[in-house]
Amino acid sequence: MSKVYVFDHPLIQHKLTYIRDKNTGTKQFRELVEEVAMLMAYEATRDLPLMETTIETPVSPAKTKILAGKKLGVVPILRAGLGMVDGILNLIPSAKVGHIGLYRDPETLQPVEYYCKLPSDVAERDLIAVDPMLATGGSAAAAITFMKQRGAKNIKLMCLIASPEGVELVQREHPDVDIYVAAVDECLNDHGYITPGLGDAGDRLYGTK
Ligand SMILES: O=P(O)(O)OC[C@H]1O[C@H](OP(=O)(O)OP(=O)(O)O)[C@H](O)[C@@H]1O
Ligand SMILES: O=c1cc[nH]c(=O)[nH]1
Ligand SMILES: [Mg+2]
Repeated sequence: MSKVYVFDHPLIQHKLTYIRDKNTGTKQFRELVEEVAMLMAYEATRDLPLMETTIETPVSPAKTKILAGKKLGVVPILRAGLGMVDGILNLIPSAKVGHIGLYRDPETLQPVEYYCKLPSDVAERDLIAVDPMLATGGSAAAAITFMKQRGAKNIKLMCLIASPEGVELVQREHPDVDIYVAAVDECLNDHGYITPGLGDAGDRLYGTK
């Protein structure tokens, strides 16, 4: 069974409050999503391997550590996942970026695929799939399946807000994928929206409603 990490860092929780607030406008919403994604990436990369190196400080030689060079990738689920990418790349500029286009059919709530482009060496990379919202879990589960079908082996899922149902579905379909979130909310409403949630993440990021 995969693990679920809920990041309770005060900066993440503080910023998430303003992300949720309906009075937060598009510009600030976008900035905050990017900032929280960066803070979450900091926490989610704790297990990156290090290796020893020796450098010269101005004073003396120093045995110290650098990243062991694991290849990384970030895979946003379009559209809303795009809002998290730049924050993560601020911390990990060498990561490659793949894209998976999915939208949730508003009637059936089923994910519909329209695009998939991943790095050619996807099998060698540790990948973080990103989407602000894990609601029914259908979109994230389908995106992870696409990634695996194209050779991905090591995948984490990072979302701002999850529902209990979404966590359960991803854990059931992908027990090898750990889930990183800033909050697990109470439930889904009749339209499949996370409650209390933050509304429609894509519309709030891009001002389309
Ligand atoms: O867990 P689920 O029930 O599948 O719902 C979550 C999905 O819904 C939203 O995307 P949406 O379909 O609104 O597409 P958009 O990002 O283009 O707005 C969200 O960004 C997730 O991808
Ligand atoms: O609460 C939700 C559910 C799906 N998609 C969103 O953007 N928000
Ligand atoms: Mg949307």
